[in-house]
Amino acid sequence: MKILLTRKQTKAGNYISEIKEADEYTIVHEPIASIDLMERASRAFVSIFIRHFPVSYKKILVLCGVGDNGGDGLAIARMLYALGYDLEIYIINHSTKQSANFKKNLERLQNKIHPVEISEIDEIPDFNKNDLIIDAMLGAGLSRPLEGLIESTVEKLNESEAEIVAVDIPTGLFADSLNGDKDIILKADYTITFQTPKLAFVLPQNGDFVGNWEVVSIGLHEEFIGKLESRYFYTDSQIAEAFIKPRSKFANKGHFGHALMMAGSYGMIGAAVLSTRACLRSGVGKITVYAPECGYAILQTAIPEAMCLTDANKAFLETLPKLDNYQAIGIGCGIGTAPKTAGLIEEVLKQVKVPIVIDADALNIIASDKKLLALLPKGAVLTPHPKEFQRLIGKKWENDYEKLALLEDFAVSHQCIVCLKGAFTAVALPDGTIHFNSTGNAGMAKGGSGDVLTGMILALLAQGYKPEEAALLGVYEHGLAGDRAAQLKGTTAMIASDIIESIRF
Ligand SMILES: NC(=O)C1=CN([C@@H]2O[C@H](COP(=O)(O)OP(=O)(O)OC[C@H]3O[C@@H](n4cnc5c(N)ncnc54)[C@H](O)[C@@H]3O)[C@@H](O)[C@H]2O)[C@@H](O)CC1
Ligand SMILES: Nc1ncnc2c1ncn2[C@@H]1O[C@H](COP(=O)(O)OP(=O)(O)O)[C@@H](O)[C@H]1O
Ligand SMILES: [K+]
Repeated sequence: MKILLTRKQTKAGNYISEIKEADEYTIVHEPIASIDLMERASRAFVSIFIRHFPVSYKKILVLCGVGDNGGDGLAIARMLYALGYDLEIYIINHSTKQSANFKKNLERLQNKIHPVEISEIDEIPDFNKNDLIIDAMLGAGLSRPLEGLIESTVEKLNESEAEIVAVDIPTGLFADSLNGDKDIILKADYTITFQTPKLAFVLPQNGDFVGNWEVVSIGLHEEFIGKLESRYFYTDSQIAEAFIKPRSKFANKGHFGHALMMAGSYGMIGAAVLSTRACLRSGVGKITVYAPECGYAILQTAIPEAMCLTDANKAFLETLPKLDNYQAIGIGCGIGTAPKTAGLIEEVLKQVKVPIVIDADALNIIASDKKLLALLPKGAVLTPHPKEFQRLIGKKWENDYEKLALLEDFAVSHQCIVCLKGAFTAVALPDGTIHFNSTGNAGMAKGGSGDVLTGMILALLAQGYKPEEAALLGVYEHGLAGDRAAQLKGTTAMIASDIIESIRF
């Protein structure tokens, strides 16, 4: 799914809103009246809302601005009222200019519900724990930080214990550009957003404002959206599943590649076990794990399906094995950063002729000797967590938008694929596009989860998936396996081995 922007810089240097353009195109070409599109959007919001909040749940306060986000609020209130919800509407008069759709929806209330108008700060009601707030004050039209009446309302809401559901975007949050440090932004518990995820929603710095979020389609013109030149994408099930290649009935193990996993050191053989097992669970034909001598008995016992080759060194990897017989190579999980291991990494980078996935200490070794960066093979898949990525680029970012710019730069200049791990792992491709992952959960924030990802991507590379596909599909299936593991065990109890046992594709 494409991530449409509200503030996109054109080649001429001015800014346009892709969302507004898609709205306008849909209105003209579907065709549909603007007010009917708003009705459709509001109905879509309600269809999701009623699944989460039953009629008798809490008293609802619908807070409306006077633009189209407020118009949505009025339409949503009318629909929920008709379904029997107990609600009140408050109109926050932040401007004297009411939008046409807002006015029309005010008329449509037909005296059934009488909104309370708020024009002064001391008229803002008190909010308490038993209130469920629907935030329809400002949405995609936000053009400056909050001030005055709306700012005070949001401050009061943030101090309250009321539960908050935002319509489209939490009031005060810029959809895809940086807020100031001192900006007041509504802290929503839940956001139901229209048509496209907003870039702000996938950035960790905004987690407190957006809460859990869900996208609901409002039927904007698909063909128009298809033609937009996007830089940001969201990997949903439709995109990921389209990559999966079925296994043919007469297939044999030779069709699915032989992978080499170079992993482990004394005290970290577990990383080799996890990554190798995850590779086996992701469809590879054969795997050889190359580990220091101390790993031999452990690996042969823990993973009878894998072949094991050992380095003469007992504690860490030192000597380059023959790389000829493999269709893909994985390197880095638990290898440590001993100088001799660093020498081995340099040799691998010089000699590798097949797709490669590089993780953990292999990335730390590259980061500590920047001349190795020039040896990165084109199309290599790198899987750093944020600290590892900071080491690679040799600097920290001020905010998540700067982080995205650095990520894009790195992938383009080295022509490689970087999976920057975290919630909504960002996969940057050599063409400069960034693809945010839709699966996964905080139960995966535990040692070993990253090793599982490396094994999964290695398996896909060995099977002949293009590096871009292996990265996008591997990250997606890894998160999905994590979500299944969380259902079985809970996010607190689940561990990396549970993720492996939940891989299913
Ligand atoms: N046909 C459409 O265009 C559709 C629009 N929809 C809704 O329309 C919303 C966007 O509506 P609008 O463009 O009217 O914008 P908003 O309703 O977000 O904002 C209204 C106006 O407030 C003013 N404003 C901006 N920043 C402010 C601030 N900090 N303090 C006070 N006032 C401020 C601006 O003049 C802005 O146009 C979306 O978020 C969505 O909820 C949906 O109904 C889908 C269809
Ligand atoms: N809050 C989260 N939500 C979703 N996925 C997460 C979250 N935290 C971590 N993960 C995932 O778990 C994995 C952790 O990897 P990493 O930090 O390398 O761990 P390790 O090195 O211990 O294996 C990554 O794939 C990351 O995307
Ligand atoms: K809102």
